[in-house]
Amino acid sequence: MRKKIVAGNWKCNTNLQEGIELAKAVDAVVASEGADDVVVVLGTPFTHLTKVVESVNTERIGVSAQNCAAEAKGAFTGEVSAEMVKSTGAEYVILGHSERREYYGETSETLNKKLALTLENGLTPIYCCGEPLEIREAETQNEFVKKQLEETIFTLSPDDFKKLIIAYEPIWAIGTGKTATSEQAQEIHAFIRSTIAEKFGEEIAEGVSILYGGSCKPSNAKELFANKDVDGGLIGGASLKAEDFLGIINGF
Ligand SMILES: O=C(CO)COP(=O)(O)O
Repeated sequence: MRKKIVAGNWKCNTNLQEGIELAKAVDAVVASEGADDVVVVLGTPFTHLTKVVESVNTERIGVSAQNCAAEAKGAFTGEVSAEMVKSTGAEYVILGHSERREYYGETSETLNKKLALTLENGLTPIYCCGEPLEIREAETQNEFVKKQLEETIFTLSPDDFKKLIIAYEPIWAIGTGKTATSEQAQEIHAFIRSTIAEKFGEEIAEGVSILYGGSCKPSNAKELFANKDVDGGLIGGASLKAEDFLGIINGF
């Protein structure tokens, strides 16, 4: 059975105090009402990691960074390494988010360095892929996403690949209120899984959780998660309110 996962990506939101409050609120609602079989992850700013780890029951809730450095250590002012992330008690790193690819020039090459360092440090990458609007309109999203995968996570060994979580996030659905339809999500998730099967075999493809991200909220989570190849969500805006986030966690 594949893991069901709901991960929040707080992006550049909340100061430290607000972040601690939010983490505690999520911890409380998940403890009392959250479905037991759903893995819950909070993707917080770097500055919050240690405190969020302290503020939640880490047996129940995992903590994630939203990025890490492409280098292990050294003279890279302002960078935060995978080892530093690991030392906070966080267990996951979101990598290759479209906002990092688009606004910070993240290439497949830098992403591959980050993937390697994340895995070397025993962290779980939450690897993001997904197409922009013009690609969806041209109906070439499958080719686009396949290329993203081939340039990055398909270069990993099968053993490393098995450790990944994948998040499919169509850029046109992120923060826009425009969600992919349930059919669109299922179609591309099934495509991603079949592409993985071609590369790594059926067993590995069946084992990897593929999350959907992009304007996922309590009102549409159920329909999205009902699909056979949608194993949960990577949630932006709706992860900033504990009740909304809970509604998504309980959307299976
Ligand atoms: O980018 C996302 C999660 O990583 C999705 O963001 P929204 O849920 O705000 O659309």
